[in-house]
Amino acid sequence: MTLELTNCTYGYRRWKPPVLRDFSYTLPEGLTILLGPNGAGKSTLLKLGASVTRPQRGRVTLDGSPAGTAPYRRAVAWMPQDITPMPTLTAREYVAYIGWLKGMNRTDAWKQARKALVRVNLADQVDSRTNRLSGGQLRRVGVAGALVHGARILLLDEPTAGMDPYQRRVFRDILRGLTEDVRVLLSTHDVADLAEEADHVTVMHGGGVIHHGNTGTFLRHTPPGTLEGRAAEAAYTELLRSRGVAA
Ligand SMILES: Nc1ncnc2c1ncn2[C@@H]1O[C@H](COP(=O)(O)OP(=O)(O)OP(=O)(O)O)[C@@H](O)[C@H]1O
Repeated sequence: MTLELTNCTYGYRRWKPPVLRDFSYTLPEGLTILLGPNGAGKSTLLKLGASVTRPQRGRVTLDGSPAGTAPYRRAVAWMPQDITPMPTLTAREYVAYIGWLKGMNRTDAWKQARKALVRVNLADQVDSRTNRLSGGQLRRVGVAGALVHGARILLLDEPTAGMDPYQRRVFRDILRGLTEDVRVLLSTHDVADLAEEADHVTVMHGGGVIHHGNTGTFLRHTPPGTLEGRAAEAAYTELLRSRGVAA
């Protein structure tokens, strides 16, 4: 399934220049990590792709069908940067609610919610109220929400922020366990953490894409003499430097 933004322009305030102007992007197969300094426009791209917000100009489509339709919403999952706990809901109720909003019937949503929570290693927290969970646990509930309705496209906004190293490993295993036909676009500031897993890397700055290619091409920006394990970070810093951007 191909998610495409074509000539999209989007601004939050009418009196300010748009964040994305005439922006086009096609999500490749596999896992793509989305990098860029604060304010580059990563979350805005993800929100447009998720059809949470609409471009003022341009088109967002999935295999040519416009964003916002029920099949589109069912096929595309979005995990926002800020997961707000709902004090009255348990983790399972929260995830089932997302499934229901995405068009699942109540029985399926309830069943799949448990399975999704088990996948993110929260089997022991399914009945915990969301306001009692730690920040990292809450983000895993958010990931479960993205997995619950069997989406083919996952748009994840900083899913590993606030996770401890063990949780991040669990998360990486989840990514590895996704079936081949699921495409993932994942924004992160943990450059080192995910680069090895990624098939592609997109780097944004100032509302535009300054690099897009497979992970090998990205890593070619690593300066000689870089310490082992630091290649991705060094490649990212070098790429920004070469484009005149202060990291
Ligand atoms: N709700 C909003 N209202 C007004 N301006 C916004 C809003 N959200 C984002 N912006 C502005 O849009 C621009 C792009 O923001 P965006 O959140 O897409 O960047 P980002 O790359 O995801 O940044 P970060 O890494 O800090 O999450 C920034 O200048 C930001 O201030």
